[in-house]
Amino acid sequence: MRQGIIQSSKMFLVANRLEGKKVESSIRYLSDMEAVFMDKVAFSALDPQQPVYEVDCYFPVADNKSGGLFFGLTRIFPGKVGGEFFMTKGHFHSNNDTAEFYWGIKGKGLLLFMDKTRKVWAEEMTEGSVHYIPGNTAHRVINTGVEMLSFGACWPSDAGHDYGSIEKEGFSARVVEKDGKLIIIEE
Ligand SMILES: O=P(O)(O)OC[C@H]1O[C@](O)(CO)[C@@H](O)[C@@H]1O
Ligand SMILES: [Fe+2]
Repeated sequence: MRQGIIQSSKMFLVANRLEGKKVESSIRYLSDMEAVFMDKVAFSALDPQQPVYEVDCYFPVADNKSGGLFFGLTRIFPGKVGGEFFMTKGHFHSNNDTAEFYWGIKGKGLLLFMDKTRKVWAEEMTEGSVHYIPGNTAHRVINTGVEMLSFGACWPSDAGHDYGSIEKEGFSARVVEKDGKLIIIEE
């Protein structure tokens, strides 16, 4: 696996143990996330090659196989587009009623949930926080801090990712900083 992206010591301890395993690493850049952010003018002033988050996934079984689990480590860079914090794309699971665990490793953020009726709620993500994401619930993580936000994830190998509806309709709430304060704008 790529060592370059693992900088926080706690992430490194976990990532080190992934060495030699079937790990896939990926980076999402601003250019991959144009539809996600609200302020298109602020977006166009930023470097499209700016990384927003990096993911290392450990796939011990084949994708879609039932009964297995996948494991992911994600690091979201600190940053904003206009007032809106860097975040993950967010998704539902294709196999709708499959659940997932997220847990905070380092940094500070918010985990945003949205159910199929577009009702949203959030949990604070901090070092050591544990989050259960029920089935039929979209999930997105937002880095509200000034350092890298690292978190772990574990989900069923047959869950799949459904990015489509979030790409099209977004979440019904956005997390922004205004006058130095964090606010949640519900749409
Ligand atoms: O898939 P997204 O929404 O880009 O978010 C990234 C994180 O979520 C996962 O897809 C797991 O839900 C992992 O790959 C990673 O931890
Ligand atoms: Fe997920």
